[in-house]
Parts: sequence; structure tokens; C-alpha cells
Amino acid sequence: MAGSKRVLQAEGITKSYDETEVLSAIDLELSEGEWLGILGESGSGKSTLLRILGRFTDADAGKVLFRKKELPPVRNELIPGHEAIRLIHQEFELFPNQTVAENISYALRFYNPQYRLEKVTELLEITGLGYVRHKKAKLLSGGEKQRTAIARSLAEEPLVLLLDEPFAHLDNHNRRVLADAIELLRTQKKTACVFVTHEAGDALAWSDRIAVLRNGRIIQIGTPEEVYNQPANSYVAELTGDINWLNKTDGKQYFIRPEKIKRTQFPEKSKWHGTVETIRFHGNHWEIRCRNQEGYLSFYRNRNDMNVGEEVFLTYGARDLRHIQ
Ligand SMILES: Nc1ncnc2c1ncn2[C@@H]1O[C@H](COP(=O)(O)OP(=O)(O)OP(=O)(O)O)[C@@H](O)[C@H]1O
Repeated sequence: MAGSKRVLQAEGITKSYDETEVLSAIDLELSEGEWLGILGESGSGKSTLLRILGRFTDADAGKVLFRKKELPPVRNELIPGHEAIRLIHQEFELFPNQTVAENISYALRFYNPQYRLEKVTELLEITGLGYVRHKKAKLLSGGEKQRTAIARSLAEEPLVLLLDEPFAHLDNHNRRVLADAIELLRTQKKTACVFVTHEAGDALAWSDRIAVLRNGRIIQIGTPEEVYNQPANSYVAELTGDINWLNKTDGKQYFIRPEKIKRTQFPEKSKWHGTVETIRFHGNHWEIRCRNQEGYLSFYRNRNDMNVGEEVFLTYGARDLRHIQ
């Protein structure tokens, strides 16, 4: 976010476990109110990076700065973590024998009882947890635990929230409930956030910027549109969405997203033609996969008006055909 104040910064973060480097010279910046998504496959180092940013783990090299001030090593502190930075782990760390309401209320322990009660009621409403308010945390489902942990963080109103796979464990309904709570954090509370995910859709939908992590290295940072439309390499292109590779004679690697391909009735206007091989329903669109002697091409239709074996003529805008540098 150009012009806004930097709240968190990582410089040259490097970390090894058992002599295997899991993070290599990571540089990151987070501005006030910004949402930075770390997108990477399982084992790419996402959780380790989050723990280092939240000061639960020391890096082997590099530093973390909060509002331009370098944070001391974790091992020098009695209680790990920074009071303005909240990490929500995949394991959630709730008090197992306390109820949902008590877990949330704990975050407000320094406020007066009336305010605590009102705030807890509001947060239970926001996160859709009213029906389990008196249930002990140890008896909750994974998704309920997740939302309780998020409600507790909302109560704390941290400056920086670190979320580890916030949408994991959630069904569609609860994803939406959580999405509303997150929207509130983003728009009203202006909380800055680093969240990690292996789901490209979540990274694209919730990030102001995305950092793509692969084998402990950031291989691209950019807005969701940049990362999706101008991926740095074929790995990022395939990680962020469905893709067709096209052979051209100039030796460059070209790709096109399926949603950019249109069917045409006019063979003379087509740029590719072949026969329909499979038709798959995805709820909000059909995916049509076609084949010719050069290879495959997939495109989407919003109605099911094609048949397997049918000959199709396809076209696309010249600027939708991208090449990887
Ligand atoms: N405490 C540890 N001791 C030894 N190795 C570890 C430790 N924590 C993580 N690792 C290893 O470091 C690598 C990165 O792990 P990390 O949990 O950061 O990845 P991730 O991208 O968050 O994965 P996932 O999406 O599966 O949670 C993995 O190979 C993991 O096995």
C-alpha cells in the first residue's frame, strides 16, 4: 500500500531445521491495514514464517521489525509473542475447560464486566457462535474452535493479526460466517494481517498483496491481479488457477486462462479448433476440455450446450494470451 505506514517488516529471515533450510532470506513488509496472503504448498514454510513474525520462534538469521523497531529474540522473553501481534495457530490454543464465552471474555479481562458482556455478545453474534456459548472449548468441532479463536482475537483488537489457514476445517456456511467477521476486521477495525493458505482462491479473494512461497523462498509478490495475470513463472501460473499452455513457433511459453476462451460459430475467426473430449459441471460453470493433434484446451461455459465428440472453434483476445518471461 503506497504511502501508508509500515507496521511489520521482515528482513533476510532464514531458518533451518535439522540442517535443512526451510526459509531462505525472506524479505516482507506489511503496511497498516494491509492484508498480505502467503500462498504456498504444504511444507513450503508458511507456518514457520508466521511463527517467526509472531515471535514464537527465532530465525537463524535476519530480523523482524515492528513499527521500525527491531524485536528482540524470543528466547530473551518470559512469554513469547508480541502484545500488538496476535497469531492464531492451526491448533488454536483455547482454554479447553472454559466455555466459548469465557475464552472470548478472557481477552477482555482488563475491562469492566458490563463492557465485557456486551463485547462477548457482539462477537458471538459476528462469528455465529451463540449456540455454543456455554460449551467447553474441548468439546467444540474444528470449525467452532477456529471461530472461537478468531472471536478472541477480534476482542483483543491487535494491530497485526497472523492467521494460519483461517478457512481450513470450515464448511461453506461457516466459511461465509467467518468471511463476514474477516470483512469486519479489514474494513472497520483496519487490522493488518498476514495469513497463510494453500488455497489460491482464498489468497486471491482476501489479499491486498500475495507473496508466493516455494521451498522457503518468495518467488513472487504482487497484487492478486498481478500474480494471477502476470505470474512470474509456470509454477505460479499453475498454483493460482486453471491454465492452458499453448505452443507457438517463437520458442516462448504462452498460457491462457480458460475463462478467456470463447467459442465462435465462425471457423475463419477461430484461433484453435478441436473436438470436445470431456464436460464437467463445477456448480457455477461447465468446464469443456477439447483436444486436437497439438494438445488440449479447456474453457468454461455458463450453460451446458455442448456434446462430447462435437467439433468446436475457439477464439481469444490477443492480450489474454500471456507469455512467461
Ligand atoms: N519444529 C520442527 N522441527 C523440524 N522440522 C520442522 C519443524 N517445524 C517445521 N518443520 C519442517 O519445516 C518445513 C516447513 O514446515 P511449515 O509447517 O512451516 O510448512 P507449511 O507450509 O506451513 O506446511 P503446511 O501447509 O502443511 O502446514 C517442513 O518440511 C516441516 O516438516
